Amino acid sequence: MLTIAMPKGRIFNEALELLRKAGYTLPPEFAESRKLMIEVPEENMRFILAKPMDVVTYVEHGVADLGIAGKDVMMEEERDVYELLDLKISKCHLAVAGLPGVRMNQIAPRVATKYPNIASSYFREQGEQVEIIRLNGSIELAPLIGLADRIVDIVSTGRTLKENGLVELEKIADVTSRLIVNPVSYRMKDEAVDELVHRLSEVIPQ
Ligand SMILES: Nc1ncnc2c1ncn2[C@@H]1O[C@H](COP(=O)(O)OP(=O)(O)OP(=O)(O)O)[C@@H](O)[C@H]1O
Ligand SMILES: O=P(O)(O)OC[C@H]1O[C@H](OP(=O)(O)OP(=O)(O)O)[C@H](O)[C@@H]1O
Repeated sequence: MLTIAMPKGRIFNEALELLRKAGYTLPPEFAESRKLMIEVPEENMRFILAKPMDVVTYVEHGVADLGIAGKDVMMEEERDVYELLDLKISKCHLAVAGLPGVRMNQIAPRVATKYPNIASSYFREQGEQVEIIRLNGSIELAPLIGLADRIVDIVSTGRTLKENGLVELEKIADVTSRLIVNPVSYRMKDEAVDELVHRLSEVIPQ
């Protein structure tokens, strides 16, 4: 039996579609259910549904053998898991954004983000010392309300930036979802994991 941790937000439907394309029979009510643990005995699989950052925690602790997580989540925290496949779904990118024509405060520059580690290493590499302000969402508010000079956040369609009068200033990294595995599960359940990897790699979008 393979236990797979899935993020229950945006990635979920695309991941589900990919698994179905790979030939796994997942019940139709899968997407609508409020259940957080779903057994699929016909496929010898069990799914747990969690927040994106928590998916990696479940896999790291071995309570899930595998997981699906955005590269952004993998970059934010170094974790003891292996990345097996780039699933090429949920494409977006991480970027620095701000109000157009507004320079960083020279004395006490502040950057708001949900990704404090990515943001601090990015600005460190740029040779800029900034204060990182950690937020949990609505990051685009921070420059509008004077909390920060810049934000580091996910950009997908660019609509949120545009509708809030912000502009993308620098791209940090491209982001897609990855299949990750617990190192012990990878050793102990190698056949089942290899089969999943093989079947998924046949249907990954180009
Ligand atoms: N527009 C977007 N905004 C945020 N994440 C996106 C976007 N497009 C793709 N992604 C990817 O989706 C992941 C978020 O996954 P998911 O949708 O499961 O969680 P969420 O519920 O939207 O996020 P959270 O719980 O952090 O609010 C990100 O880690 C990123 O890799
Ligand atoms: O470029 P776009 O297509 O507009 O997508 C990017 C926006 O989507 C995400 O926010 P989300 O909807 O997850 O809201 P939250 O950050 O407030 O949780 C992200 O943090 C951006 O705000």
